[in-house]
Amino acid sequence: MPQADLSQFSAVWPHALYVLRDTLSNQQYQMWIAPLTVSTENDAWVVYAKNNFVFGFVKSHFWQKIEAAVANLAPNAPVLHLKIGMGEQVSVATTPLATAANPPQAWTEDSDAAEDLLADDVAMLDAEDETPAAPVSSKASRGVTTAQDIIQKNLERPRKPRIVENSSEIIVPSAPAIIKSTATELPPIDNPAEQTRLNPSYTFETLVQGKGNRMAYAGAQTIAENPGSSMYNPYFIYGSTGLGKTHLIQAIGNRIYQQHPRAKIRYIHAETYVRDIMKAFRSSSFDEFKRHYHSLDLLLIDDVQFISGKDRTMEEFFYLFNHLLDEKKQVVMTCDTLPANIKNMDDRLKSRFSWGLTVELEPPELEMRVAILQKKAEAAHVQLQEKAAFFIAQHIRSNVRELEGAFKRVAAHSLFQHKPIDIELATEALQDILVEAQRQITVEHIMKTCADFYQLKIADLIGKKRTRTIARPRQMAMALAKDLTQQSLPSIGQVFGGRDHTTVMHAHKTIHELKQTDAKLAQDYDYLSAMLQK
Ligand SMILES: Nc1ncnc2c1ncn2[C@@H]1O[C@H](COP(=O)(O)OP(=O)(O)OP(=O)(O)O)[C@@H](O)[C@H]1O
Repeated sequence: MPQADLSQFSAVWPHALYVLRDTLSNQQYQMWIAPLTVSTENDAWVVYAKNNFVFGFVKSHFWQKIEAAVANLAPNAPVLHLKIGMGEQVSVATTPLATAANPPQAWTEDSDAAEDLLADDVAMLDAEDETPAAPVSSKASRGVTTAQDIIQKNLERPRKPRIVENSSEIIVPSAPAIIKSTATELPPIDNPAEQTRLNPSYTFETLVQGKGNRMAYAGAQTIAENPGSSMYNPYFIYGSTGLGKTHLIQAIGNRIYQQHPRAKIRYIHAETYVRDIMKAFRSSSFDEFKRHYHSLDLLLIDDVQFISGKDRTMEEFFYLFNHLLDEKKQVVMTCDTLPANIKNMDDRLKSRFSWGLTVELEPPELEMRVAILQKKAEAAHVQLQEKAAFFIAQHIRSNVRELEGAFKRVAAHSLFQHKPIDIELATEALQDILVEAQRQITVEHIMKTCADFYQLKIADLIGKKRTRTIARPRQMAMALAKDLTQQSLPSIGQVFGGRDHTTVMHAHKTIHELKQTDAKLAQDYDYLSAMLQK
């Protein structure tokens, strides 16, 4: 194992992360530890949590382990503090490290440690329930499973196999049915794509994580690791079009297939399921159809709202659903809305859909859209400048499918022209989309956003006062109106209290010149511009 100079916190932290990742469950690590940032303040080493909620949770659940990990790696380290704030984001080390002190093996080997932590999580979550400021509490009131629920449900998770010291015995407490039925020595099934109907490229590895899908992603990974566990069954993912629902449920299928190659897995779109039932009836092969579905270990059904209003299909699906759950086989569904809101769906089904874990996929935020573009560029071996990625992500905001479409267009231009993707090339390739996107931003909306930001009234922006505190925000709003809308200078001037077009032109020039020298103003411009294009 490599030796390293561990006198700097930034050198120690990647290895502390390595140890913590080994110790905690993947979900705990991803949710609480990986987002922490670090820095040094005077002589102290500081770990930052991004807000009060994360601070409290990390402090009460993981801090001792973090301190132990750092102390083991760097016995002479200065005092370690946990604070709220933002430091440097450091990636986990790729290899283990040999240090003077031994790594904290006592707890890395203890597979019960994670279970204890989960019990702690629940105690903590009970307390959180009473805290009105808990960030996800609003969803709970809508009957949607929250972050807390996910963690709480972890308690029910079947325990991981544990190797007993000095023995070859492997204890698998309460292994779910899907694992029992597939833990065989038989070779993998032939032609898995044909049998499972899974798209092999829809994996967790190709799915970018962000705020919009963090909960759904964590839930999906948990299920992929512990299929059939009653607390997560069924897993119901809902959200609007193009947000990655299909990708996510197929990622579950692909991961389970990798780990249990003999598992009987079937991905199906609900429309195809309806058609297949009809076909089976017509060709008198319904028994065979039913036998096949009832023998599945994992059913992934996409856009389940499509079965609503189709009485025979709903009835058949009701029996299938009950059977699979009784047998502890995993059912995963996607939908465009919450179970309770599916129109013309059998009430018994609606209530059953909410039995397990229900999570929402939300539209990706700016940073996630940028990360998706960068991932697509990497996969396509296309050079994408960071500024161009931000530029595209700022303009394509609705969903990932459209973002992907925009990227394909830009990538094609880049290939034909043998040029890397910069803002100029992206503007050229996406001309019509950009015009459409800009059309949606109005001068009035810009005024309102700027007035709120600078804590002024719209009347101040329209009025005649020329004091600096009003004149500069007015110029900022005019510059943004010119940059983000298709309005002509005279019509922008008109909205700003009937000003001349030369005033708008001057405001635009002033702001863009000031941006070069005034960092605060440049930051305000970028922030407002991003806010308006969100
Ligand atoms: N987080 C993500 N990272 C990478 N690619 C993503 C992500 N989310 C979605 N995609 C991609 O966007 C495209 C659309 O996603 P998908 O088909 O899964 O959406 P959907 O929510 O099922 O849409 P619909 O409801 O219309 O069926 C896919 O090519 C998918 O791979």
